[in-house]
Amino acid sequence: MASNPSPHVLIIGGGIGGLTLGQALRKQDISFEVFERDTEANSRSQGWAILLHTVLAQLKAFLPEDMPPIETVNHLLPLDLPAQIIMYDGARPDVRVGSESTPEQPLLRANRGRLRDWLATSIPIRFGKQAVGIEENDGRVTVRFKDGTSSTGDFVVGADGKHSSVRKHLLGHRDRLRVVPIAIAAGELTVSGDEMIRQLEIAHSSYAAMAPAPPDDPSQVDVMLFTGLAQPVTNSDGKVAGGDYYWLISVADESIATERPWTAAATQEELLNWSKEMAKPLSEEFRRIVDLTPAEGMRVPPLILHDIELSSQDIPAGRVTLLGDAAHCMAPYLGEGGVIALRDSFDLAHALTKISEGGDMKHYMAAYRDTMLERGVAAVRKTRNAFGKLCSTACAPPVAFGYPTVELPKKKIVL
Ligand SMILES: Cc1cc2nc3c(=O)[nH]c(=O)nc-3n(C[C@H](O)[C@H](O)[C@H](O)COP(=O)(O)OP(=O)(O)OC[C@H]3O[C@@H](n4cnc5c(N)ncnc54)[C@H](O)[C@@H]3O)c2cc1C
Repeated sequence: MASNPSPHVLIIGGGIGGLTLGQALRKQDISFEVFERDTEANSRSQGWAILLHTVLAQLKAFLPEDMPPIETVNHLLPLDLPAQIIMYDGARPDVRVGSESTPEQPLLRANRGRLRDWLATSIPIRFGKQAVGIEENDGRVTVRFKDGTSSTGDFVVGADGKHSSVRKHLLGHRDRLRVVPIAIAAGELTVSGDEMIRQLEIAHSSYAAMAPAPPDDPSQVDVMLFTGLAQPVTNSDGKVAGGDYYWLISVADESIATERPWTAAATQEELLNWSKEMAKPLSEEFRRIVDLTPAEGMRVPPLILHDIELSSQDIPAGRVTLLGDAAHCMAPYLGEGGVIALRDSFDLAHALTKISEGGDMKHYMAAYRDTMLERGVAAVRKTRNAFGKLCSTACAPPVAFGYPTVELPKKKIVL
């Protein structure tokens, strides 16, 4: 194959997918820039924690050898506990089913801020660059930014999340983002001492407690309370004294799919009261995290979930493409969106490497797009049914987060 002149790749969005692509291109010596709309690395919270499963070996293989060990992003550090994700029937705190990290089936729950810093190793992110327009001319692509500047390259990758400006360029006025009809409230709090031990004994990393609506009572709805440790809190001796926790309560609610959902207008007080009311079918062991949360700990406005299904007609096999949430955002109930964004990045880095070695551009960009969409659309469809299904199978889904679930007896924790 004749070698193409090394392409320059413009990556729009410095989130999980965009930065992973950047690292994979850095390893292949392919020129790229990452443009991020945030004004600086810490201009907003990166969220709490994210579970990475079934992708860790590939992550190590695709990323450059000079990266610090990925274990440094582990949200449990400095606690020496394996990642553990548990699902409960909300009325049965005694039955623990889920997954625990083992050498054969590794799970890494990453603190999101640390993960972004890790993925940004040796990548000079261009902050304050919000893409607002794209033009394609003579085999080159120019991205215009809100600050009036522009950049030109050979490829543009929309890794700019669920409200992607690059997707809007590809779809024009036909954007098909869909609101997921589930009402959510989220709370944050720091717990310490015995409460931290109690929470860790329920699950080291995160747990979901489900209360399915009784089939004979149409006034009731499915409820799921998800609780996670963002990171332990240490005292001046470096000893773990507590933890930053977060929780999300999800309730099936068709009214959310309106232009102005009620949760967007609710006060912190109202969201907390609603959460306490919705958590009532759950055992006290699960409800207490909600009861302990102060009104100031409620996130406003709360999350609105979206999903989208694209087809190969939406993304020409050319110089502008998408990855991650920009192409296939979905609700978080199967914990797949981030893992799939990583897989997209590996596949796109492979396609761009082949093109830089002289491979046919249309062939490799079409192959990437088709694989990425097939995987993404399947996950979006599976996730659509996941909330109701998880609630109705309560604590016993046979597979969760990539691995078969098992019963994991409760163990005593000493801090
Ligand atoms: C509550 C919750 C829990 C989740 N838990 C998990 C989990 O456990 N496991 C899992 O695999 N997935 C999980 N996900 C999904 C996961 O967070 C996403 O799928 C993942 O972040 C997608 O990565 P991305 O890089 O495509 O997009 P993002 O992470 O959204 O990054 C997009 C980046 O683009 C930037 N940007 C946006 N617009 C522009 C623009 N116009 N110009 C320049 N930059 C722009 C944004 O600021 C952002 O930095 C969860 C999601 C939620 C909401």
